[in-house]
Amino acid sequence: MTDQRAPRDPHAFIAGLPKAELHVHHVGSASPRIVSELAARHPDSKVPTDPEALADYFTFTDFAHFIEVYLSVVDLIRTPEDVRLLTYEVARDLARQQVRYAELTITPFSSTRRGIDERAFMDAIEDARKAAEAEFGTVLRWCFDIPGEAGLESAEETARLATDDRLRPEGLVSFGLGGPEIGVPRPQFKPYFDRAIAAGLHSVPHAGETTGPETVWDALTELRAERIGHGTSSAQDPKLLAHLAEHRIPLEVCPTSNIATRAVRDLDEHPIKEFARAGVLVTINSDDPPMFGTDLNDEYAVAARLLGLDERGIAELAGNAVRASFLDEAGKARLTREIDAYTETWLAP
Ligand SMILES: O=C(O)c1cccc(C(=O)CC[C@H]2O[C@@H](n3cnc4c(=O)[nH]cnc43)[C@H](O)[C@@H]2O)c1
Ligand SMILES: [Zn+2]
Repeated sequence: MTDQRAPRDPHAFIAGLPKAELHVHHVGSASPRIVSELAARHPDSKVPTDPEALADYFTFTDFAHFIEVYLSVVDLIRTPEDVRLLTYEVARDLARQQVRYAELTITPFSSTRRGIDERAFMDAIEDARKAAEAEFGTVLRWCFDIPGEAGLESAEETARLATDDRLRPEGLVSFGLGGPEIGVPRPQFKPYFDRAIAAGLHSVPHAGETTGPETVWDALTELRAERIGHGTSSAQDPKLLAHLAEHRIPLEVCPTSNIATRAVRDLDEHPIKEFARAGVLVTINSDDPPMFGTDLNDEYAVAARLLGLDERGIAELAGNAVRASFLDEAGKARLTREIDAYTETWLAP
């Protein structure tokens, strides 16, 4: 995947490339327009309504500061209609970037504990999912994540919402774990992941974003992770890299996020090259795009630069996301054909 001749400007190719997004947060995808609109509706909030002030507000000193700001935006989502609007608008933004399939990480606990009725919450996301697929052609699926720092109460609530047949939404495919890692050991969440896995959900915890490779090992052995959110510190452990490569455990790499939260000092120090060199299946993702001043297309351009990829290499990255997704086999084949056809047409003389 490395050492190819990079196209001079890959942006135009990337902009039209059909893509899958596997690591993007629901509230973290609220565009400045949506955030401003919600902030204006709820003037008691400290979130600025002016998009320029918002850019300053979305400048983070460290990961803890990022979570503090993130939760102030969560506080703006107060009604099922807010939830529906946000979900639908996120799908519109994804469709504009030619994202055909996205697994959106949602934290239902943060909404239900703030008083949104659980049935109404599920109906709102499902209604938006169906409308987005019909109107934009983008297929959405859900990952429900535990906000780890909120404790085992949040794990219990998330597992209940994800596994109760009367509540569990049709679009739910996976179970995750987010929030800070420091002081939040992964093994304590094993019983909740066991329940989710027994109910047919895939395991996709964040790990190794702000802590060392031992957290990634815990995610693999205790939480039976099938993909790793970030996994940045895996690069510090050659045995772990070999394990990820051998067992085809993909990493959901989000380069700009890692800079914005100060998990990595500089893009040129990002370990994505080590991942690719070790044969790990790398997928490119945007995490919380408006908060980090990026989008999925920009993340592909960053990855192309760091890995020195030409158009075929970039298309291979897009193919990795399809392979690592929880789409069914027919859906994977269809999207892979679309990526290949687009690339061949682009490169045709
Ligand atoms: O909702 C609450 O009341 C609450 C109470 C205590 C702690 C929390 C959280 O820690 C929520 C974290 C929130 O952050 C989301 N997120 C977005 N991007 C990332 C990321 O790059 N790494 C980890 N977490 C991230 C996550 O999905 C949670 O919703 C909440
Ligand atoms: Zn994330």
